[in-house]
Amino acid sequence: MTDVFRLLTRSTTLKKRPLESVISAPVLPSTTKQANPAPNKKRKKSTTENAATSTAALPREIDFFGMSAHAGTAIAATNKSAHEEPALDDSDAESQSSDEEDGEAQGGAVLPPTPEEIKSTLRQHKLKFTFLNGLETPAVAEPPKKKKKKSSKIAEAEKAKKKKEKRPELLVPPLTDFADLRTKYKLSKRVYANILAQGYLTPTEVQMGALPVFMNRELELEGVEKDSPIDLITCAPTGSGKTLAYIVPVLNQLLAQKTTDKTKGVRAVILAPTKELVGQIVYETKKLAKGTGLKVSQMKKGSQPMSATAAAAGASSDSTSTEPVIKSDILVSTPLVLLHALESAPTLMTGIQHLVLDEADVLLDELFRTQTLGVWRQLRSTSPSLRASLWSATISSSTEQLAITELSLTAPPPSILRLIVGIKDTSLPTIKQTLTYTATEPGKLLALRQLFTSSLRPPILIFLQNIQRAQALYNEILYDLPTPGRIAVLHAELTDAQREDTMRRFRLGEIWVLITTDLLARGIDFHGVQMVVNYDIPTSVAAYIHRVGRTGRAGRQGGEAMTYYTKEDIGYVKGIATVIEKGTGGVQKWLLDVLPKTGKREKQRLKKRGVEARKVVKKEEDEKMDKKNRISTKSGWQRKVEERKRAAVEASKRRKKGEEEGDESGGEGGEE
Ligand SMILES: Nc1ncnc2c1ncn2[C@@H]1O[C@H](COP(=O)(O)OP(=O)(O)OP(=O)(O)O)[C@@H](O)[C@H]1O
Repeated sequence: MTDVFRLLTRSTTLKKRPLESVISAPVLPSTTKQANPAPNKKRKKSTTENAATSTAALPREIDFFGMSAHAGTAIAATNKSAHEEPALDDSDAESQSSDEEDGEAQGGAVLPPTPEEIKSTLRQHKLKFTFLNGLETPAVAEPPKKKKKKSSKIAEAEKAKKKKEKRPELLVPPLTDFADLRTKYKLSKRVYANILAQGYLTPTEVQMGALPVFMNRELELEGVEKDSPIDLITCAPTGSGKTLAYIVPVLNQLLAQKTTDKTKGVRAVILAPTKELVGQIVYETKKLAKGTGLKVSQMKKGSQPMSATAAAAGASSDSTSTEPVIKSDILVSTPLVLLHALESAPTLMTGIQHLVLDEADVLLDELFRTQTLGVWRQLRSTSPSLRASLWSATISSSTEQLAITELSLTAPPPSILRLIVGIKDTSLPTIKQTLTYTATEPGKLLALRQLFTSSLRPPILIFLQNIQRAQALYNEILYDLPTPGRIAVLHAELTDAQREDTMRRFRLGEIWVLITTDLLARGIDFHGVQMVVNYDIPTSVAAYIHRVGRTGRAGRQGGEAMTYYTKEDIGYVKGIATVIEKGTGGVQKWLLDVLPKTGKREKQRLKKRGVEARKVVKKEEDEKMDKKNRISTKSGWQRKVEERKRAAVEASKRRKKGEEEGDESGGEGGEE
């Protein structure tokens, strides 16, 4: 059982067994769903039901971590414990040249795949590349319709032909075997060994598509100008392994450059929206960079990064400043803290070569846009050839447009490729998703308590609209499980140490139910999450996709996502219902028919402010707050009695304090 619990951690060392017996290739989305449809053919709606694998070996009630269901996906099995920081030994850093020799030795004369073969592999794995250059100019308005109508069939055929001419299907040979990274792309031996040490046997689909482009940015492709560097916008499902897809090429390119101790400094920057995600990326990068000599750091408030170029030019941080200087090769940061550092000492971050935007759509969304663009533009001002890449499971067309515009400003202008894995903006088909109408706020509590007593399958993540509600739900259900301490809350108002501790305990399996806000909705990779409960409906379809994507990661089967909604939410549910129907099916047709469409304005308002009935209330407003939307089972009478008691205790404390102060002032010979 210990192993079962330990498997929850991102990385756990189990007893050593032969690698092949422990690890099996991840279940790739293409193995559970149909392959990409041929171009011009309408994508068919999936009819595949959730393959909620039977848990044959363990009785369901004790199979908390669904091990019987995904024993085959023992990806975590060879990893190390989450709290064990990998000991980086820089001493065994190897020279790139010996790596290259090794790569050549391994490589044999293999015939390159034919275009048909490439096409078929791309379709099989649902990979679609599109060339985006030229889209940075605003779209030309549609010409007025001609009076004389062409036959609609001819017009449609012409339209399709034009479209096809404009954006040809790009045939990028996918990487079907990690070994090709060594033989074809000269990946460092050390990094390659580190990939295998994670227990990864086959590249996931996003890795198949992105690695060849990213490892060889001068790839010769039809339609792409020769010698033009390639920048990539990637949209791939949650938990599909995007992190490795961007880290490995960055590591490889940094390793290919010679640096001395004097010129050591930041050469690549990775931006992510939350501290939790930043910490996770640092941890993942350290594992992949182990033994290479490359260093990675998390940008902290009050520290000052220094780039390799600045170090080589002999720049020194302000001698009067006591801020620690970061000279790591890769810096991972949230945008604001880095922007502040850049503004305070712009000369220390010159000549950065790589910028990665993880969760790019949120980084370029209203909340973070100014900060992200601030960092991006500042870095580009000293390094016009800065290569950037954007990654997320959801990318809206407006975000893509903004990204294209920014990418085009690099010199020389890059060829911009978009890679879409699977069907864009859908949730994973391997997650069983349900919508539950609870009518009222107390109905949600009832539903949750019923879930706890009937089909609890920890670890569970519960999402709420804001901190206040997350805390309120925590206070309400704190004692709902027989074993104390199994429920916790995590939000941005807690201290960094509290946040880190809760994350660690959840990963270790000490916490079973974690109540949170959208803080943990993106990027966070808890291996064994079995259930996601949207206690409050997500405020956008993208938020829904990311929240439910905390389960079913790396091809794991058996994940469940439940979304509760009340009568206040009815106007906002259609988008989510459609996503569920597209992904796994199971939403009744009548429901889809009766749910009203959410207008554009409504969507924007919802995204900005959430459901009005659940907005954050100030303490003094609390009493006036609509009682229906409070998370509590206490009656109004109980509440009043408690309130009076609290007021009496506070008044008595105040009185006592007043008396003591009076005594003190009297003792000091005060006049009154
Ligand atoms: N080739 C591989 N084979 C098996 N597992 C893999 C492979 N690559 C990555 N993983 C595992 O897949 C999980 C998800 O990876 P990652 O966090 O990079 O996903 P992601 O695509 O960034 O997800 P999100 O969109 O939610 O941020 C991780 O636990 C990682 O260890």
